[in-house]
Amino acid sequence: MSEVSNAVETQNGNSKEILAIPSKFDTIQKDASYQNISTDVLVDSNVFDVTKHYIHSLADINGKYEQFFVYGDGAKTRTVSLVHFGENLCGHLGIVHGGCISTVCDELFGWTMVTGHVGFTAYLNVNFRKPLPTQTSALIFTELDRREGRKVFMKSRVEDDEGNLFTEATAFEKAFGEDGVINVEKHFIHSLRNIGGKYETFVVYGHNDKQSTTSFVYFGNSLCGHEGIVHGGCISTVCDELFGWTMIMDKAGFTANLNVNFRKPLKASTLAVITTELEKIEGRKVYLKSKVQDTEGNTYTEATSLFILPRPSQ
Ligand SMILES: CCCCCCCCCCCC(=O)SCCNC(=O)CCNC(=O)[C@H](O)C(C)(C)COP(=O)(O)OP(=O)(O)OC[C@H]1O[C@@H](n2cnc3c(N)ncnc32)[C@H](O)[C@@H]1OP(=O)(O)O
Repeated sequence: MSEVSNAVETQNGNSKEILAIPSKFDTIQKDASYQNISTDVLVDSNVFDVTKHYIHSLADINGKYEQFFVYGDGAKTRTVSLVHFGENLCGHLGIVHGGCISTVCDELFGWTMVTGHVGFTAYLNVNFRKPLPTQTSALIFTELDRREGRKVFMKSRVEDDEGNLFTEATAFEKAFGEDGVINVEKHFIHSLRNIGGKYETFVVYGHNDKQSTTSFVYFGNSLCGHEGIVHGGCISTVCDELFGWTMIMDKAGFTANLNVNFRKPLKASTLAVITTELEKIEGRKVYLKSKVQDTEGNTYTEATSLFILPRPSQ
């Protein structure tokens, strides 16, 4: 970390805290080929409403996205961002929820697009290489990979200031069950339930076979990316979470890979019916799949996931 002079003030509880800026990010701030686009993109847009946007509407909530700075390069092909994942973004206690990381990746793919074009995420593939501890100021490097017609392929890496790689994503879960490993107050999804306009309904039914779930989720109008459309990261979060619930009925594990296909924009006013199913187990590898539908059976999102069971010695 660099000196405190390269620091920002953040809200933590009722007190303000000074967080040092990672040195790599400091370099980007001074690099003339990058511009700070943290405020412009959404504010200047008539497509987005910051007060209803999934990420931005969480920014003022203590312990959540405490910093969210985005620098875009002049060629509009890459962004470098600083996101401080606060203590209230957990899945497993002290570890940032995979859905939350996916959300940030999806969001920043969007920002990288927005510097050139506006688009919808069709596909998101996230590989969680190492658990990301909360209270990390993460650096997210997003870049345009290639274009094929209307398809824009992008990739990103989530690192810390020392260059440790935590997550890799492209666009297009250790043992628990012990007390204290999940803390509802700090859990990404659960801690969102008391906030008006977020996850207005979140009801999960687990099948007796302990291999499948059916859930009813009403996202409400404050979890949007594009206005009136549920944020892809938010859908990914719910899928990751419900894969976790499916696992927890019988087993424990960490998400290693989350693969989400967004088939149709999901309107915020839709009551989503989300099914998850354990597909197969190969050694420590547990494969799951999920569908997000409406009550009429129209499919909006299909997701698959790989969970890794703890090593037998763990
Ligand atoms: C009421 C309250 C309810 C509450 C319910 C709460 C639910 C919370 C749900 C949230 C779930 C999350 O978001 S969890 C948070 C996000 N995820 C993470 O932070 C995990 C970060 N990653 C890791 O810690 C690690 O990479 C692991 C644990 C995933 C794997 O490490 P490992 O244990 O050392 O295993 P490793 O040998 O690497 O891999 C085992 C096998 O899996 C394969 N493998 C590993 N990663 C991948 C990958 N991304 N894609 C393909 N394959 C992979 C390897 O090739 C190998 O195959 P082979 O050679 O054996 O064939």
